[in-house]
Amino acid sequence: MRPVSYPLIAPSVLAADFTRLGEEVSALKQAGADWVHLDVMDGHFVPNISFGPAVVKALRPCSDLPFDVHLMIAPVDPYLEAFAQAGADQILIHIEAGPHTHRSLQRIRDLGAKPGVVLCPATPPEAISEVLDLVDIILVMTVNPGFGGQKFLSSQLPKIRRIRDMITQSGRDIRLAVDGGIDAATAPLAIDAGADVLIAGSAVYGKKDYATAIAALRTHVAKPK
Ligand SMILES: O=C(CO)[C@@H](O)[C@H](O)COP(=O)(O)O
Ligand SMILES: [Fe+2]
Repeated sequence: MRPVSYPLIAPSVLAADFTRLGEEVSALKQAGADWVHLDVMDGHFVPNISFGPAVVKALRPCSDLPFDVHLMIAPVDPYLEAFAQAGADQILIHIEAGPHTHRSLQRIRDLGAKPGVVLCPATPPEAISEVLDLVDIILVMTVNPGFGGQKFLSSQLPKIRRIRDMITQSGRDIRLAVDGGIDAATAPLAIDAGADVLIAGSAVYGKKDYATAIAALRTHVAKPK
């Protein structure tokens, strides 16, 4: 087992070659990835459609890395069990997806997966203050969700710093992940703001060599506060 070293890198398969998705997922562990990020989109909560639990289930045997399932869907409750049974290790739901986030996060943990909460760029950090005790992961979107290959929103950096402080005050071991427009140039900004997990689609799958691409995201060491 590789020792844990931060930041963790979670390539998003949304940017992978969909004609070879199994191979693309299998390649990640050897390339040094820590998680597999699976972007589920319903064409309702976000203006794009990607894949559902059947694809997650089909990919499960392709890697023993944690499957980090990002649900950009609403409502979430009807699908939680299907994604847990498909092999999701972590299920991340948007705080904006509905009024019952608190109950949905409890349900995710009851299903045996790690619960995570996600914030869109327009959502203030305080929106998640009442669920900090229920989550293992907080994901800050640094693009508007729905598509890969977008530009990093540096406006989210103060929010990342604020959420890092909220996590510190909570005393809980919560991963702080960022998602969208993460590459070798923006990764240091996110890390210095307090992120310890980097989700990257085009910065990994858009490159020829995945190991080199992943290593390029890891070079920066967070500046002391
Ligand atoms: O959830 C999303 C998009 O909604 C992300 O996970 C993207 O898939 C990341 O892609 P890049 O911005 O890294 O290309
Ligand atoms: Fe994502």
